[in-house]
Amino acid sequence: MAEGSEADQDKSMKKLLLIVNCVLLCIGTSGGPLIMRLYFLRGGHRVWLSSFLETAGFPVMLLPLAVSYFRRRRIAAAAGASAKPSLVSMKPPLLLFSAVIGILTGLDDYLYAYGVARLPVSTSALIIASQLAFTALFAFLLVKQKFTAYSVNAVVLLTAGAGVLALHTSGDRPAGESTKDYVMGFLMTVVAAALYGFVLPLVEWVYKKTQQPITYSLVMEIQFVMCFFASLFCFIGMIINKDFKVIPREAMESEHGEANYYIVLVGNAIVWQAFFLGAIGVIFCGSSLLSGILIAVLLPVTEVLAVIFYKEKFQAEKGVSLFLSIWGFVSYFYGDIKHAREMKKKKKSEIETVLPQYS
Ligand SMILES: Nc1ncnc2[nH]cnc12
Repeated sequence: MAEGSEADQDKSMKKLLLIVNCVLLCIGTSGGPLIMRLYFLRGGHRVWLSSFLETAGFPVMLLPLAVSYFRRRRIAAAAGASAKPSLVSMKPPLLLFSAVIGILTGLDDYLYAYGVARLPVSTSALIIASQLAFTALFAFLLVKQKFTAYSVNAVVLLTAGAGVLALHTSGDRPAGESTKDYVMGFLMTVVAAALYGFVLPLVEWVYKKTQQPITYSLVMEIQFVMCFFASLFCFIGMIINKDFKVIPREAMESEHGEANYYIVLVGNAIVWQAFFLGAIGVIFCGSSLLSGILIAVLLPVTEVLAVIFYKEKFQAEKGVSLFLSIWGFVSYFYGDIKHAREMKKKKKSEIETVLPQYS
C-alpha cells in the first residue's frame, strides 16, 4: 500500500513538473524570439551579444538549486542521516557531457541570433519549425524513439509548413537589407534548427546513458553547467568581435533611452532561461520529441505576436504554413491521447485477467 502511494506520489510529481516545464517552454518559445528581435529593432547590431544573452541568465538557477539543496538536507535530517547531502550532485562524466552540450548550444545560439538579426521574427519562427524533423530523425537514431502514424504525420506537416515559406520568400526582406544578408540569415537559421534538433535528443541520450539516476535537481544542475559553457563560448566571441567596446555606445545612442536598452538585455537573459530549462525539463518528464513538438507548436503563437507587435507582413504563404503547423500539432496530440487511452484499456484488461486468480 505504502509502495503504491509512493509510486502515485511520484507520478503526480512528474505530472506537475511536466506542466511547470511546459509553461516555461511556452514563455521562452513565444517570448524569446520577440525580445531578441526587439534588441535588433531598437538599433542593436551585436549578434554575439545577443547569442550570449540566450544563456547568460544561468545564475538565476542558483535560487531553485539552493531551495532544492535545503530540501534534500531537511529530508536527510528527518531520515536521521548523519552526513549532509553534497552541495553538487553532478559527477565528472555528466559534467563533461553537459559542458559539450553547452558548447554546441553556444554555437547554435550564434547561428540562431544571426538569423533573428536579419529576418522578420515570423519568418525565422517558421524556419525553426523545421527543427522538429531533425529532432525526430536524431531521436530515432540516438534514443530509438518509437513513432506512430500520428507523430509521423505531425512531423511531416510541421516541416512542410516551414518548407512552404522557404519556397516563397520574396517581399519578406526587411527594408534596407541586401538579398545576400537575407539569404545568409535564412541559411544560418536552417543550420541552427538542425543543430538544436540534434541537441534535444542528445540531452535525452545523456539522461539515459549516465550512471547517475536523473532527478529534477540534477536537471537544473545540467542546465546551469550547459548555460555556463554556452555563455563562455559566446563571451569569447564577444571579446574577439569587440562587443564590449560597442555596448555602452549602443546604449547611449538607443532612441528608447539607456535604461530601456539594458532592461531589454536583462529581459533577454531571463526569458531565454525559461526556454532552455523548459526544453530539457520536458525531456526529463517526457521525451525530446515532445519537447520538439511543443517548440514547433508554439511557433505560430510567436508569428501572430510578431505580426501584432512588430507589424510584420502576414502573406498568404505564412497563412498556409500556419495552417499546416496547427494541423500537425492537432494530429500529434490526437495520436498521443488515443495511445494513452489504449494503454489504459490494455492495463485494465491485464489487471482483470490477473485478479481472478487471487479472488
Ligand atoms: N538557439 C536557439 N534558441 C531558440 N530556439 C532555437 N532553435 C534552434 N536554435 C535555437
